[in-house]
Amino acid sequence: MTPLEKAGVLVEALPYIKKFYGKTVVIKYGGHAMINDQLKQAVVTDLVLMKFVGIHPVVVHGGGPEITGMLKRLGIESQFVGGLRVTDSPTMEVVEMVLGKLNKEITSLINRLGGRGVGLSGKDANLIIAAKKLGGEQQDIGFVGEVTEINPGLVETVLKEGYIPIISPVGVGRDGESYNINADYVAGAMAKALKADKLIILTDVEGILENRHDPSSLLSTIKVQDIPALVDRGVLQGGMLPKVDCCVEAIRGGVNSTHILDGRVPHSILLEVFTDQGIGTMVAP
Ligand SMILES: Nc1ncnc2c1ncn2[C@@H]1O[C@H](COP(=O)(O)OP(=O)(O)O)[C@@H](O)[C@H]1O
Ligand SMILES: CC(=O)N[C@@H](CCC(=O)OP(=O)(O)O)C(=O)O
Repeated sequence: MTPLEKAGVLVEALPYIKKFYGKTVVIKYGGHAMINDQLKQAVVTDLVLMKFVGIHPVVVHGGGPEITGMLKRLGIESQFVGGLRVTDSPTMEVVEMVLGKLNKEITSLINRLGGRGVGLSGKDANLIIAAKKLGGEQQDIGFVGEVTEINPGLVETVLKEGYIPIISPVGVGRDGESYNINADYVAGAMAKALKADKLIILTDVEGILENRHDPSSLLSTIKVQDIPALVDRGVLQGGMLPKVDCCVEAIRGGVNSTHILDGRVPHSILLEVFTDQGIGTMVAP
């Protein structure tokens, strides 16, 4: 690329920088999108770049595959009910340990790349208040939580001071217990509470596919009112359901745009925020 072409790329980004300057963007970084160090570096570079051009990224991370891996090493088989991990007391201990480690890994990587990352859990300053969630048929699935309240003050302060907050999906109950919450739900609730402009969910598929086995069947936009039919037709299943739910919650809470993107594509966040390329699926009001 010639120097002039390079300048052209920067100029092309200007309308987007102006549009999002000073705005908050919540990014859900899922376990399946954290597949290798090179990709992690690309994601984190995007976050640092956003911050330096005046946009406020907030990261909510998952870690499902890593939790499953550690439980396996400890001889504990994972069980899921409706996509949620059945979480007894020893499992909760492992969940907090693994998420804590991942949280600090992402934080350190941001700091190494010149950003100022601050790792938080939902327990810090009562950021995420949770209540016990029951399984689909009202069964007891242990310390699985649902978000009942977000106290965003700490995150807002940290953002204003120029830091990038990285949040792990562990909530605290009114009973003082720790609760394991699906990270998608935390991202949706956080986007709403922070009045974010955009919610981006990074995952390990191209976006929402009409046929899960055919990457060319990507739906580039789906409307909230079309979702029940997509669920009835069996298009939306498993891990995609909480993502779509969380986009809907965010939209109803005033978030302007929500996107499900392929975290395996390097710099997918930059492509979404700073270009006109319609990558992934936009869930639209
Ligand atoms: N219509 C669909 N299009 C794409 N993926 C789908 C669809 N329905 C269900 N899925 C599943 O959802 C998965 C993403 O959810 P999940 O595994 O929980 O990801 P993450 O760890 O990133 O949160 C995909 O890998 C795919 O198996
Ligand atoms: C209750 C529940 O299932 N919690 C999730 C929390 C981590 C998560 O959501 O990670 P991903 O985004 O990578 O799937 C779990 O234990 O796996």
